[in-house]
Amino acid sequence: MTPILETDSLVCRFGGLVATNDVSLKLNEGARHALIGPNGAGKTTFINLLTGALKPTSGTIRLEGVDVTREPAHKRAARGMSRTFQINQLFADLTPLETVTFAVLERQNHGIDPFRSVAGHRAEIDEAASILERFRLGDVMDWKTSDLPYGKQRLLEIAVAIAAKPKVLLLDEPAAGVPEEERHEILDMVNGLPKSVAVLLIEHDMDLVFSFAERISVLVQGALLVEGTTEEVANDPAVRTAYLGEDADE
Ligand SMILES: Nc1ncnc2c1ncn2[C@@H]1O[C@H](COP(=O)(O)OP(=O)(O)OP(=O)(O)O)[C@@H](O)[C@H]1O
Repeated sequence: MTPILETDSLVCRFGGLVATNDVSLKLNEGARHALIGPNGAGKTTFINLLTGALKPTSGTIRLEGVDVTREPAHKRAARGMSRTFQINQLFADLTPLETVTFAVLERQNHGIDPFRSVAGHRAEIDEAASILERFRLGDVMDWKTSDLPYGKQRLLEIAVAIAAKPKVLLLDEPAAGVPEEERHEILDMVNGLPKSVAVLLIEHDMDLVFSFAERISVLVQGALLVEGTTEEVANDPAVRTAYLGEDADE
């Protein structure tokens, strides 16, 4: 089976620092894969290389077998690579319904202008509303986004990414900064993401990692230390020393 996403010997240097060191990783269709590692291990850099936000020093990235290493971010997004992003100031003034409707329109290649109303796009508004219902945001879909509790803002980020109907979804710490009592909602949503989407999750919360992932890759100082099933990784002595040990000390 061709992996949906694959990197081959990916390297990213920032001056003398090797932030990504020869990383070869495969994601199969519908994968539930977590990327873990200590602070500064290079997890976000790796995601930025995948999306095209950063250019690698060397190595290859293939999406559905196609070499996208030199493609700009928007082309990779159009091919089905999606990531969550922080709600910016512009979206903060919109409602969740408007925001997700824009995401649906963007997927359909409609030019979007956030200063114009989405009214008139009935089918897209209905689709956005049903996505928001699925993410338990139906009752707040007409609120101003900046008035939502932070946990719901983070759920909205995932809903926006899903509106693009991605083949690959990259989640960079989806529950970070969310108060304990709201975290379980995010956890439920991450666990309930459609099986048609391969998910690569970066996460420090081991409860979330182990409840979600089928496979785990452990990154340490830019390089892959271990890759395996949750059980293999949990029992690996090198992982316990390099990562879980550190986690326990925090
Ligand atoms: N644009 C940049 N220029 C220079 N160095 C960078 C840049 N981006 C990241 N780094 C460095 O690369 C290394 C990896 O950083 P990265 O943010 O990818 O790690 P991370 O595993 O995501 O960390 P965390 O878990 O703390 O978010 C760090 O040493 C960081 O300081």
